Amino acid sequence: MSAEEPLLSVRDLRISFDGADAVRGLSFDVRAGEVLALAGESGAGKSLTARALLGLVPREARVRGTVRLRGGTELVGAPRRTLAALWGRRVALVPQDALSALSPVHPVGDQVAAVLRSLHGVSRREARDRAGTALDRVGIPAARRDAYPHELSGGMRQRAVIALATAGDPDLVVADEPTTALDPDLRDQVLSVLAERRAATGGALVLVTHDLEAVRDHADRVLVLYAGRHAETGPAASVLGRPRAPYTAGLLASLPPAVPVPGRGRRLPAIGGTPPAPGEPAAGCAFAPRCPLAEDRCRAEVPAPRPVGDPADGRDVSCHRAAELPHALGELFLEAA
Ligand SMILES: Nc1ncnc2c1ncn2[C@@H]1O[C@H](COP(=O)(O)OP(=O)(O)OP(=O)(O)O)[C@@H](O)[C@H]1O
Repeated sequence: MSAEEPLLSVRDLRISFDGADAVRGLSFDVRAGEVLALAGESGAGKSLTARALLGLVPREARVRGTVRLRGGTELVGAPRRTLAALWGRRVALVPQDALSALSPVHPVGDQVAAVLRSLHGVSRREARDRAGTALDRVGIPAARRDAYPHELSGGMRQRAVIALATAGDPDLVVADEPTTALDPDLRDQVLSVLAERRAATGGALVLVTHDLEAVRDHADRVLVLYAGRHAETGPAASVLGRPRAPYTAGLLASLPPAVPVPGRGRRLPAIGGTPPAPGEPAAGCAFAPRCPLAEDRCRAEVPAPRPVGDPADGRDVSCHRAAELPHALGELFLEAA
């Protein structure tokens, strides 16, 4: 096992329902110690991809390709027993809806203690002490340990779920839109708690989000998905600072400006059209019908991810025209809006 071996490698991942591909051949690595964001519009395949990293795809899904954990464990097609031994220990989920992850009839402290007992086989007393520490670390004070989930605020509940997910020090935490139900102040706090726990355990965090502000503030790298395919990957700051895929540029142009731009009034530029439905046959680039820069080749050939810019930056873009795109890509969408 080399020191550079990724924590998790995904190769040609395809997830389909009734023969319709929702995830259409994704390959990427998750590196130890990083926060990787999966971003893109609703329906892009973010949640399915993220859950495949835990072996948690819907029963009716057909999954092909490989999802391999460092050390060689393959998650695609793994028996439930194998997966159950990994959950909580090597991989863990923080779902969108904290209430669905917590039992309504047990105090949160007891729930964390139960997880610790099952993962580490420690005594009741030790589990209780360690649960206290785990809750403390996510900002739940001792006085609230005996609270039931319904007695906690939304932000506190999501913190309790983070304590549960990270109690076994997993290598990888997948957080699937963990802050959608929270107001903006709490969103930032919860994402900071996740990032702190990641830093403390040295593991990786995969953050599913449609919120590009959250990507900018909390992710090291971002993988932008479109219609179940790779659109762009790279360091979050450079992808969001200078997108190289027209789709990423369009997504960014759809954000309201932080500071009002004179002459643009209240216009909220958006990418025209809608993404293709799963299984909709897409000859060529799936974004071509919505892309102001599309040419014949884009409608005929699926673009493969290719490196752009300084190789040290690790930017990959799936666009036939990546090398010749104008600098201010976002302006194309502002003009079209
Ligand atoms: N159990 C299922 N049966 C059929 N289709 C499904 C199922 N789960 C997901 N899909 C389809 O797969 C596509 C990708 O879904 P996914 O939930 O991964 O999208 P997403 O990018 O996370 O979007 P959102 O932000 O809305 O959650 C969607 O078009 C969805 O309808």
